Amino acid sequence: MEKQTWQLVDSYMTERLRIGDEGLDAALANNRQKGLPAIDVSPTQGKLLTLLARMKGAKRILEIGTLGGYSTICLAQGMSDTGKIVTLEYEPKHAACAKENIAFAGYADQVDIIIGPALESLPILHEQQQSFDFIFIDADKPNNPHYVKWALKLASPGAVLVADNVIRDGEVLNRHSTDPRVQGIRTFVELLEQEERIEATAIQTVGEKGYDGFILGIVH
Ligand SMILES: C[S@@+](CC[C@H](N)C(=O)[O-])C[C@H]1O[C@@H](n2cnc3c(N)ncnc32)[C@H](O)[C@@H]1O
Ligand SMILES: [Mg+2]
Repeated sequence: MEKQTWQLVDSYMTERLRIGDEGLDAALANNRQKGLPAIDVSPTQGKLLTLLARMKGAKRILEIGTLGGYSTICLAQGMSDTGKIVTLEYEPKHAACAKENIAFAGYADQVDIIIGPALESLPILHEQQQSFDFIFIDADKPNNPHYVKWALKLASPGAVLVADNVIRDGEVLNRHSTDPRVQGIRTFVELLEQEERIEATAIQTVGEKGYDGFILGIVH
């Protein structure tokens, strides 16, 4: 199939801006080889995560939805040298692949992968009084309303919040959608509307992964 202009532009910018490196390329190759779905963030979006983590000076990052660790590595590249990431993943096969990729990229000592449903892991992090200055939500979208509630409990003041895949080809507008992912995002956005502690925006994107977008916010 012929590539869309925005896919070609993504490739052009990825190349010209020198986005990606050996660790990230190897992660994608290993993911494909092990049959993981190609639903990682794109290289340009991943670089945005790196830059946001660096701008924040992030020291403790929580990621919900690891897959093969592509976005985890992007976040690790932006966090402070002594920073730590806790990343939550339901599928043991994904977590095992992520473990390999994260080690190859050089971040084994700075990343903890917790295997299991995120809604079981998040209360444990809270019981342990862990807190995070950067939270990236990118797992099962129907649970986003729960994830934002946990994010509020686990965020340190001024924490950055990023939630991926909130536009879904514009389906987010469809109040009658029968897709539970769309309804999860709609409820999530309604919670943000009511939640004064979160100051947020939504950025629509086109690129390698089509038409989608993300929410970017700060937890006050
Ligand atoms: C979109 S992928 C994550 C992509 C990754 N953040 C990246 O950009 O490289 C979503 C991941 O969330 C995991 N997942 C789905 N439901 C989950 C749950 N309830 N708890 C934890 N992880 C879950 C899936 O197995 C999948 O690996
Ligand atoms: Mg995503």
